[in-house]
Amino acid sequence: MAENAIMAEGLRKRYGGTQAVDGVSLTVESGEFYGILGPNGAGKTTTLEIIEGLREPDEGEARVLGLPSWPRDRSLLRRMGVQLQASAFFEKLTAREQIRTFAALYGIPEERADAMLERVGLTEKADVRDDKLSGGQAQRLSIACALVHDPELVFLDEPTTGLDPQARRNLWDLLRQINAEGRTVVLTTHYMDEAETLCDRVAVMDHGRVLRVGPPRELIEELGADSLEDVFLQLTGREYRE
Ligand SMILES: Nc1ncnc2c1ncn2[C@@H]1O[C@H](COP(=O)(O)OP(=O)(O)OP(=O)(O)O)[C@@H](O)[C@H]1O
Repeated sequence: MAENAIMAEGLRKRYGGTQAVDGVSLTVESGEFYGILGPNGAGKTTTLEIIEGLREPDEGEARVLGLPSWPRDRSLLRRMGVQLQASAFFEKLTAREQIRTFAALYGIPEERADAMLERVGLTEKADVRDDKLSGGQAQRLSIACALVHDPELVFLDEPTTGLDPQARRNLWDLLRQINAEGRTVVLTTHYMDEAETLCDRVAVMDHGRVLRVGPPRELIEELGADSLEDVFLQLTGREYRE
């Protein structure tokens, strides 16, 4: 049986009067492409942040690559990549400077940073400042920054939100390649077609809870639904929002 990349048990997190995460348990196998789906405010980001070791849960425990997420274990930082939103770039740097800065944080040589820029098809844009990149280019740069230290496990929070269909498809190809290289990929998304084509398994969340987990095709069959979008609607009682 495959070893687990992630194991979360009974996670809870409350912000004031909001129970953002309300007893989440899930496992992600090594090498799996795993999706967390849910409407706005379902608790996806908070769940990811707890697993990534960025937030302490009120209750429960998460283990990543066999180690506890909290308190933060520095040895884990090298082994996982977290895609930051484009707004989290260092200010006023070109694409090349941006990725070289991330690489330097991990002691990775500049040549490898440049090679990663090439890998995501941004060599021609290397001298362009990040705020002058298109949405798709900025997303590719943020993924490249998350991959520059060659992590085993990659977290992507809504990587294709706001992109046009062509840019989304290009990014899907990149994400497939990353996974095909043996990396475990965990992503959150609002797009059901994205989850259906990319993910081995998805967890559907709402109100801080996991409602159902399974391969998209099995969930569709189990619920007698037409599509994952229909599964989502049946489970959450609402349309997904983009
Ligand atoms: N730092 C915070 N302080 C207070 N409330 C928060 C904080 N972060 C999240 N929340 C609240 O917790 C709930 C879950 O938020 P979370 O961002 O985890 O959901 P999400 O599923 O990722 O939503 P979205 O798809 O909109 O990003 C929401 O009601 C949100 O308003």
